Amino acid sequence: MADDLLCINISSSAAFFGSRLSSRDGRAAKAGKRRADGGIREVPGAKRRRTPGVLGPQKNTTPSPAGEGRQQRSAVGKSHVRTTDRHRDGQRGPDRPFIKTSSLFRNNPDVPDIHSPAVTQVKEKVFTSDSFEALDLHPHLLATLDKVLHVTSMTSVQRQTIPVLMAGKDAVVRSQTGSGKTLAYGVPVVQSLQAADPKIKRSDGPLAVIMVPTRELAKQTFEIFQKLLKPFTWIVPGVLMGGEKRKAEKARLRKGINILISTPGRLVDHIKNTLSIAFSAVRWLILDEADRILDLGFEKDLTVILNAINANGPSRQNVLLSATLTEGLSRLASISMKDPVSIQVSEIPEESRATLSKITVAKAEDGQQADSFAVPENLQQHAVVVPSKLRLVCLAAFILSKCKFDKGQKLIVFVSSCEVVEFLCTLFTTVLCGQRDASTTLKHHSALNFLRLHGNMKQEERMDVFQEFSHCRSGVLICTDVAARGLDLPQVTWIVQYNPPCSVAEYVHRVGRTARIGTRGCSLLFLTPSEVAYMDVLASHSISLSEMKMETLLSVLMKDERFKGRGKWNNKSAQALEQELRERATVLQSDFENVVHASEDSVQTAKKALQSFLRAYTTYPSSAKHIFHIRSLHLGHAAKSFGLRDAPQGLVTKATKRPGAKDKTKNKEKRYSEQFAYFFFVHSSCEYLKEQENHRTPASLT
Ligand SMILES: Nc1ncnc2c1ncn2[C@@H]1O[C@H](COP(=O)(O)OP(=O)(O)OP(=O)(O)O)[C@@H](O)[C@H]1O
Repeated sequence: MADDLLCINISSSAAFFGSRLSSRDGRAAKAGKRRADGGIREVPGAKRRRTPGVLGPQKNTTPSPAGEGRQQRSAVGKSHVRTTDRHRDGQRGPDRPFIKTSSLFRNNPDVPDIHSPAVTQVKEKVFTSDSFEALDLHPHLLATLDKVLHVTSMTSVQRQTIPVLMAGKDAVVRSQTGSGKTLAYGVPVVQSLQAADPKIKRSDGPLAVIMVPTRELAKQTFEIFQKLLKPFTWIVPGVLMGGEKRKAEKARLRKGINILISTPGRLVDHIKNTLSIAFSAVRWLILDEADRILDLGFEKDLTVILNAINANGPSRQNVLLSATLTEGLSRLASISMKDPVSIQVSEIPEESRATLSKITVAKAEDGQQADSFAVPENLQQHAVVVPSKLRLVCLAAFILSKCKFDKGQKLIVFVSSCEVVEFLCTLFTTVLCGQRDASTTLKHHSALNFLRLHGNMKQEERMDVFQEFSHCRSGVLICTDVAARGLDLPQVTWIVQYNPPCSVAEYVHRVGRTARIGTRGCSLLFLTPSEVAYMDVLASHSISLSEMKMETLLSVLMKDERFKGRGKWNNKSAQALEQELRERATVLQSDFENVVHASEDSVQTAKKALQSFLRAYTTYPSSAKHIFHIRSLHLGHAAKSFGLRDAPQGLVTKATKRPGAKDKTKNKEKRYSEQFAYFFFVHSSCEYLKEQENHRTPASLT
């Protein structure tokens, strides 16, 4: 660890996040010269002298193939070394404290080459040449599609779905993200309700119930229905979602809502508490993002809703839609629907089937072939392998390259927890938006605009951010998976997955926030060296990524004079350039560390973010634990990616089983949601509860 330490002398006057930064004298650029180690050259710097006699014997830190954590564990937990260094200006103030931090470029695991298995991606044609006029729609609805929504020709999923639904059938619809599924069900719902005889009255209550998983998606869907219903003013749409005033919603429900769009939790709230909804007239039940709604998390809510609707409703049409409906789930759900039509826009090419069958890791745990998902054809998917310690600077460099040096870019960065969103957003705003002039005061860099979105925010703030990011021309939205599904945010150019998703379905939905409706878009997945096997998992679902090199990401720092190192890079040799690059990365990391360590509060914020990241890391499903296991993380290196100079002591994260240990809950979630899907639409609560009590698998499923 001693060799892993740098000694930095900083001005400790930097205030808590958001305040002025300390002057540059704290940077690692001024740190001591580091010894070359294991073939890794260090940045050039001032000399570092080690106070003799303090160090214990060094352990061997040879990389182990088993994962970065194991090999690096030997490098942490040792006492720090008192070192001295010489400043860039050659002086060290006598009253300035020594700050010790580990080198960014030492003791990292080897970055393996990525061998992404060759797969043929599943393709879907987005547009057709068929016009909406070919359908038997009300002329006012046709005019609205053209003049208000600016759509004339149908997308593939619309051409296949609208006639089926207009014929009164149930449907299970799977088509890629951003292919127009909302209008695929929205148009037939409006067409059928406007034609109802006698004319629909507000007091009829809900005739269509549309369930979506998040508040933002509920709002977005509501706005689309508002537009579609412009000529049909007697049909009233309404939205219910958590965070809004329940009393106001209750009043609107009392007045009457004919097309009811809601998140499951909020609808249950009204069913149980306000008793203001009569479902006796429901003719349509639509589950958008159906695989998510049928998920374990929503199971109880959906049971309550179905029981309420089933109690005394007439026969109705049921529609399930998603970009990632697995065959198993849609088959089981369809058992309980009336002769549903299965609409799947994509076809898996034969060659792809052959490749898939060869990828053994691809097999689902129950031995079934993994489902293939279609991703937009114009989406360029990349992956970058970055050792833990370098993750923060690499993400920052990537954001700078897109938002500062490449104009007009709009990025969404997905992370694993609300705390990490808050932490990164504040840190990046402080460090990356800061620009020093001669008097070292900070100015805001206008091209960089960081926004945050997560489930712990107040509803009003969530909506403001959603609107702001929808309308801005460039900026970075740092968010949790609350923004992963359904959101139609215009002109997003890059999706960055800083923390890998919990499932391949979530991967597909996250990247689906770009390259929508035939436009171009790019995505970047961050992996650590111990996580590269995730590429195989993606390949097993027909998803193939090309590699981006970490050095390519970091190279943008050469353009940013704020991170200038010791300034010898006018020597144009490759070696000098590489050294300068490393020095600049180190300077940037030091800026982060200085801000984090500016006060006890900011250190605590960083620790909380680290802790929540670790906790989230324990929640990967058992089938992915061989790749994402908490034990393969190196705490000290993970801490560095939160700007912490040391691995914090006493972090509590839920202990998990060893990889390979017998998992009794294997496939439990899957079994659960499949069983639940079976009960979808048909069973009353009594039957459902009876089955649950008996813990029986329904006969038709066996
Ligand atoms: N026929 C069409 N022509 C042009 N644009 C369309 C058409 N239909 C829908 N769109 C636009 O395509 C975008 C994506 O539509 P939508 O959000 O319904 O996609 P989706 O398939 O539901 O995506 P996701 O799976 O991510 O929820 C929207 O901006 C919508 O206005």
